[in-house]
Amino acid sequence: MRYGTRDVLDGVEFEVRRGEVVCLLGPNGAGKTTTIEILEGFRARSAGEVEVLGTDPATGGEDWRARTGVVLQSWRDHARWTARHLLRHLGAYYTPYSTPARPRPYDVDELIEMVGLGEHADQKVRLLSGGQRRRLDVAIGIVGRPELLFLDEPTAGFDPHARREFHELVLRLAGAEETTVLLTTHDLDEAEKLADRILILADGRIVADGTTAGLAERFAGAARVSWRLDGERRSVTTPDATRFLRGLLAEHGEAVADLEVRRPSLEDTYLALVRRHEAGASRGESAREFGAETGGRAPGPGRIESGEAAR
Ligand SMILES: Nc1ncnc2c1ncn2[C@@H]1O[C@H](COP(=O)(O)OP(=O)(O)OP(=O)(O)O)[C@@H](O)[C@H]1O
Repeated sequence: MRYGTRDVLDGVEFEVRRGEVVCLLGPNGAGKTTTIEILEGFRARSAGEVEVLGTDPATGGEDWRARTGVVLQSWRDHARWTARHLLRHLGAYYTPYSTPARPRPYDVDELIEMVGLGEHADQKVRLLSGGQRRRLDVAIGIVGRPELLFLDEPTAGFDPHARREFHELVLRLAGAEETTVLLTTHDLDEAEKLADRILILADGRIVADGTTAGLAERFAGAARVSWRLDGERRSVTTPDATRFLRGLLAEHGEAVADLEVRRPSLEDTYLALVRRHEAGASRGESAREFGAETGGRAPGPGRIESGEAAR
């Protein structure tokens, strides 16, 4: 993807399966929003091939759009409407696209409860707090019961309680509703909680693609084991914690106390990877040399499978 004379995405290839929650991570300016906007059909790409629910987003019609839901980084509109009126109004757009398997739109009362807007549903949108407004954004994104939901930093401004509720909502959408979710976030705990798969974008390239555990094993490596023995705190870093523990307990048995095994978190993995990428970039190496499972360079941002193709 080129803005003017500058390539900001180059060699981005990935696929997303139906019902998967995929999290796109990367430093500021890496190209996450650009990628998502191309997939949403909101931004014309300068090159490459993209397929979303079986259609090229650049040419997707209203029926295609009705199958997707979008939560952008910020909405600043509809200030004089109440949340309930707005959802009812926007929901009506989806009625012609209702199917027995996917009744559209959501019942507005049910939706308001789902996103935790109950008490505020009859307030004017301009009077909502930042977090309440974000809940409304999420409700707008899912009112048409999308098969595929794009979430661009959805929990920015959420308090911890709202964040937890939102995570439960995403897992419910992905589980019971088989909604495919592609989200960007800078909150690595959030990514760890939600994502079936993580994609890490750096300098416009996918530098890692895998599960949290898979990436940790490949990029962050060892686990840290700590314990207390004869009143003294000890710790080691080991690539095989199970084997180490067997040996430790065989040797010291019940004398071992306060045992803890800490696997690398997604934050450890992410930082290790971005550091390696930056070190490599300064030596002029490409992202592929870090072993990202990206399946070779391709000219486009990706493909999101339709229900049919996903089976
Ligand atoms: N409309 C535009 N015109 C020119 N350059 C742009 C435009 N939009 C984004 N860029 C540039 O493209 C690069 C990728 O931006 P993008 O917003 O996709 O990154 P991001 O990963 O979403 O960043 P953040 O985490 O800060 O939201 C940045 O260097 C940005 O300056």
